[in-house]
Amino acid sequence: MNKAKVALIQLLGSQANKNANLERAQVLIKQALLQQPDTKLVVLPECFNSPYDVLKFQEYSEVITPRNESVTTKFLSGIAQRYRITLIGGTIPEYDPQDGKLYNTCIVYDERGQLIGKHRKMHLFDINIPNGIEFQESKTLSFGNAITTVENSSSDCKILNKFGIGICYDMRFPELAMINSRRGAKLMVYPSAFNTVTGPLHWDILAKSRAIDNQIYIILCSPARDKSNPKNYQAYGHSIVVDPNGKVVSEAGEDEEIVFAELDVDLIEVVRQSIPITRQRRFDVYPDVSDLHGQK
Ligand SMILES: O=C(O)CCC(=O)C(=O)O
Repeated sequence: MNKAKVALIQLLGSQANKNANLERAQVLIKQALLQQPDTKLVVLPECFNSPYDVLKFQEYSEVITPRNESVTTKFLSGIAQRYRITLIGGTIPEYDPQDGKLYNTCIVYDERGQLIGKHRKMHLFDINIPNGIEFQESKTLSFGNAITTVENSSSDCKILNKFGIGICYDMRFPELAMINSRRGAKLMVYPSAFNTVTGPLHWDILAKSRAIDNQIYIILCSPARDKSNPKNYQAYGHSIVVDPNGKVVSEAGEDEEIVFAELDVDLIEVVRQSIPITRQRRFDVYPDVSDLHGQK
């Protein structure tokens, strides 16, 4: 199939009770599939099962194994299998017993409930904007060291057969989307949780930039704004789907909401034929960074 329906679950997760976060995610995923039964891809936001708080990541962390033994991995695998969807499971705090470190990790399941991708946030959100926001993820988290391109043979939607994953701050580093698209991915998905300072400044511009740079689809999925708990981390919301022309296909507001969109793999070719930047690069003058370090 050349078209794929997607649903972005902008849920008010990130609360203290992990089971309640999972239950809420399940309710909204069910609702999405009732509303649009032919949905093929469902995306959850960053830190959907835990508070977005560097001091809480250890407590909520889980060990991720291919057999999906932990609470959240079992939950995600079960949902993907039951509803026969590709599921991008937002992010969860991951504990790796091999190195004793914590990571902010996105796990991806295919329609059979098999774990087909795992991306550890590569660029940690360490910023300090005077009178704006200060956040230091690296206080407790470690950096992921791999670019993640997910191969997904179980989907009959071409655009879902290969896609790239980044997490939130990762979207500010154009190399990730570029390397993924040179590997043949036609879609980048970023589970995210921007804030109310940098969200209005950069969120949609970054999504459009990554889409236009590479002529691919971009999906950013955020938690909802937690208006009743002003002391909690306030996510920007505005989960968004941008097409290869840089046009917004669909966008949420700030509250809990499901964003639906249809991705059309043929549009990528149309855009690439019309504005042929993919054939006009000057690798005789500057190097193709996607070709360095065996990244292709
Ligand atoms: O890049 C930004 O402005 C926000 C990033 C962020 O919130 C994150 O990486 O979790």
